[in-house]
Amino acid sequence: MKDADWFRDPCPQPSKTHEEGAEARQTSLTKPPGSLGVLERLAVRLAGLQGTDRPKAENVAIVLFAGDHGITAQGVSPYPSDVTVQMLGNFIQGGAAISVLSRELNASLEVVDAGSLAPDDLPGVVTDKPRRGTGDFSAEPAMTAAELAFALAAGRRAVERAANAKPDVLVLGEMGIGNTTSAAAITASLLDLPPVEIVGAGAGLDDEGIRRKAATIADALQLHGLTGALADPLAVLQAVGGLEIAALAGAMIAAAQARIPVLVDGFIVTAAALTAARINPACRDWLIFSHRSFERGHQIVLQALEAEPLLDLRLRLGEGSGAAVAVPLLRLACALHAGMATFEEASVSGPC
Ligand SMILES: O=C(O)c1ccc[n+]([C@@H]2O[C@H](COP(=O)([O-])O)[C@@H](O)[C@H]2O)c1
Ligand SMILES: Cc1cc2nc[nH]c2cc1C
Repeated sequence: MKDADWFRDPCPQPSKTHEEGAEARQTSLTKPPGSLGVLERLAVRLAGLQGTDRPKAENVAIVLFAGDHGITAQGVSPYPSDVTVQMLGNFIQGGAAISVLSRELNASLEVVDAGSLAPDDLPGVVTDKPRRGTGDFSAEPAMTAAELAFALAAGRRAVERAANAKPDVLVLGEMGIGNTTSAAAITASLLDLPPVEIVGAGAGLDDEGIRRKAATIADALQLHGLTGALADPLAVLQAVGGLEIAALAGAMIAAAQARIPVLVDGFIVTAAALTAARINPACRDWLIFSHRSFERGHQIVLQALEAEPLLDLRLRLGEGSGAAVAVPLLRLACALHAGMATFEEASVSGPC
């Protein structure tokens, strides 16, 4: 198959020329240099990513990938898997947090069923899945190599659809009961850390539940031979990943290849980002990390990616909600960059 390795194709670099132009403009604006802190850095980064002197974050596409997880049979989540499919209905009916945020932001919202237990004909949802739910990775691989390839490509297909509207930024989110267990297993394996250092409460496990969750992951990593040596990211995804997590990784690589900046959400999306960056390191440049989630392992994954998130609001919802909440910051950074007067225009003196 000609395109089987599409995710290894190069990702372009951000435009140095536009970054330098934006940097020079920031220095000329009526403020002490650097005084708008991270907002300045954001405008400069977006200028480089969008290849323009006037970066924007007006046209926002939100894509949310859903998947179910066989590992829930081990009691790793306080909620039943049914909630994933029920929430798909809520996204479409407009009652979920991300539905509200997408309306407030005038953003498009596409919900992709990348592997939930739902039937194939859910109205309002794009069904693009190789199977319903993953295998229970405490006993078997989460998915086959062919299913992994399908899920990665489902991420790319979603980016191709989103790209038609030429979005300024792409917000990526997820929904999947059990997916913090999968994300923690991926992270522990790729970073070669004991699962207890990563595992958190997810949707609300108590301390005893968290201990069992960590032990379940530690046993599974042994079973699949994923401890110790530098793990192959595709092998890790196949053994302990999720279909929505694989789709997210594919979407991030495809977005980078298509020069679309991505706003990364919380713990699960960041675990997908770590995987994507291990598969194709150049995609990292295209990822903007929106927030630090309250989920225990998130800071560790962010550190591994050398990422400084924009916000820390103790969010732990998922659905792309943290990334959506960061969009107004991007908009304000761009408005300041475009709209402030220069020292010369405003006849304001520079430093003595
Ligand atoms: O985004 C996060 O950081 C985050 C942290 C904890 C939980 N979640 C959400 O909660 C669900 C997974 O929780 P769990 O306990 O079932 O693994 C899934 O639908 C995620 O979107 C999301
Ligand atoms: C109700 C509910 C909504 C969610 N949205 C994302 N993850 C979630 C988990 C639960 C349990």
